[in-house]
Amino acid sequence: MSPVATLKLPTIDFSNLDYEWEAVKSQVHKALVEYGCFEALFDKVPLDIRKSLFLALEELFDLPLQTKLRNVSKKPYHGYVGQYPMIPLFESMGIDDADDFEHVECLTKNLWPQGNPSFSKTIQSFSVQLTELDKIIRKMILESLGVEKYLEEHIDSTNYLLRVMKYKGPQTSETKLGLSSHTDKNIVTILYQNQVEGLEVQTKDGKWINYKPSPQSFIVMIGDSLHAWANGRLHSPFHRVMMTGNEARYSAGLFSIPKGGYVIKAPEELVNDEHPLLFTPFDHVEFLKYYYTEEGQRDLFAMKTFCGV
Ligand SMILES: O=C(O)CCC(=O)C(=O)O
Ligand SMILES: [Fe+2]
Repeated sequence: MSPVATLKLPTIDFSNLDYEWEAVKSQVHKALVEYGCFEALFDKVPLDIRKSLFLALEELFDLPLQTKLRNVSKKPYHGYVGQYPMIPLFESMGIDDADDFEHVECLTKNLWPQGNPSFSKTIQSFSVQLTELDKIIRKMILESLGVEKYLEEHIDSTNYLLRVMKYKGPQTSETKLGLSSHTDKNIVTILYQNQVEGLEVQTKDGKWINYKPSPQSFIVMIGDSLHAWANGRLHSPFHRVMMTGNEARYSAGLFSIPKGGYVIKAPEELVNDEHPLLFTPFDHVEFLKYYYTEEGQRDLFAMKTFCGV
């Protein structure tokens, strides 16, 4: 019997863009059409910031629950999330506009009234560096779809949320659910994590790919909003977190999220007889109102239900 190759996400190296822009762009496009996801080698986030990030996350999640609960947000899933019976290992903190120091400071002061400058600095620097990768990827996507004339509008129509996460080790020999299978609802997600495995990404034909983390790598993933904007040309993959062992998994995700009031509409260049319009134009905030209803939360294809043609 021929050996079955282990499934692996495509790996794309972003360290030489001055010389390799076109080649990297075509790898990005191919990976996003096929998997909606890839592993990015990106060396612009200095190693010391990557290391400080995990120390900052430990310090954050070690705070008493009462303190963490002070991070409330009007937007669902942007504040403290945790203590859910279905996913007891999981907790997360949202930091809106994490690339802006003042915004991060606001949260820091709320959690540590005596101040914690190194926390703010680490979170903000990490986020700023990752917004660069987000912009590079979105530029490559629009160029490869032949719609780069929309780039400025596309970038200006989003904000950045950094969501940081902790998954406790289940402390048993069994594998336990860390985070249920879902597609992201935003534009692009970039994930970074410590050495503890757990992230799984589903292929179009339903197989789960296990991500083996490395300190150099980020995971880039397409969300449903970009899938809709690109009129289905890019895939937005289901993914989940499965936990084993004793060690905690820490991760951070930078999410580019459409601003409220901005209508997401596939450019006319991407709609034709071969590619009929898949989603009617929609406001992301209105979509989230549906997604966060009880019905929406159970709906694996919430975007299709909400505005599918
Ligand atoms: O922790 C991770 O790596 C995945 C988190 C995730 O999928 C999400 O927050 O949407
Ligand atoms: Fe996700």
